[in-house]
Amino acid sequence: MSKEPDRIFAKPLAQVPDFAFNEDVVRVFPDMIKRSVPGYPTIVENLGVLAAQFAQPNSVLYDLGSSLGAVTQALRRHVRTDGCRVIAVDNSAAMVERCREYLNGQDSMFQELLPVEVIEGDILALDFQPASVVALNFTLQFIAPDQRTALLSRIRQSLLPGGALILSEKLRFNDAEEHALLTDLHVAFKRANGYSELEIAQKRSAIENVMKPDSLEEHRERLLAAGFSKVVPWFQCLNFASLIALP
Ligand SMILES: Nc1ncnc2c1ncn2[C@@H]1O[C@H](C[S@+](CC[C@H]([NH3+])C(=O)[O-])CC(=O)[O-])[C@@H](O)[C@H]1O
Ligand SMILES: O=C(O)C(=O)Cc1ccccc1
Repeated sequence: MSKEPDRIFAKPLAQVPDFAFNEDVVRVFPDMIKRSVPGYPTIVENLGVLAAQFAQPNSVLYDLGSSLGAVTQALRRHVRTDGCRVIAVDNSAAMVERCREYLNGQDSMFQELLPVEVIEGDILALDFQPASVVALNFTLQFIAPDQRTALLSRIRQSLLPGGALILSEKLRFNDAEEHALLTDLHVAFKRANGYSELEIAQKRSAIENVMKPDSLEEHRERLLAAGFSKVVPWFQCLNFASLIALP
């Protein structure tokens, strides 16, 4: 993985453009996500462990909004179920190109990995195949809020018995005090990871129009409305959480 440090918001910008998953972001993405998302390495590694429990023979494991394929690589490290294959999907051409290179690297280092296909496309337009594991690792928050239920319903329809959706998201909190506290602690996390006040402020304004977090209660209600039977949070670090949703 690229070791290039994230300095995207280090210099003062006259106008901060909306955040986009372009070439510049792709180059620094592994550093950016590790220093910005508390618990990210733990979530990714354990997503593989969880997936191994839900994988069903001869089914698809989806990594939706795969970025550089960190989740896909974890799925391939942990899942050994017969006849499974991974489909990774992202609509950023720059992400997909680099993701394919990293997966070729994984293939050259390990044998007997699950086959993988990387699709450049919109997950809202995807024709889902019967799936046992669907990972949405910090992707739903970038989907327009009014499209979220329909996407989750289509995922629910494609899930096989015994399978699961694993959904990781930044959270907002209905209680104003809880929201303020966890937001401040997230800022402290970023500061401790070497981001300046300017970087933190400019990144906040870059993502505010493109990334719309929901509360845990909203996630639970929407997942139940989409036809899931059970929602089980398995991880939270500050204002970032991951849920298991069962069909
Ligand atoms: N409609 C869409 N269709 C396809 N992809 C999309 C869409 N909208 C956004 N994306 C893609 O979703 C990804 C979100 S990042 C996921 C991290 C990864 N899962 C990881 O575990 O490393 C989260 C973050 O950066 O906070 C980006 O690569 C977008 O191009
Ligand atoms: O940086 C943040 O404040 C975030 O909420 C997480 C994030 C991580 C990577 C890209 C966009 C948002």
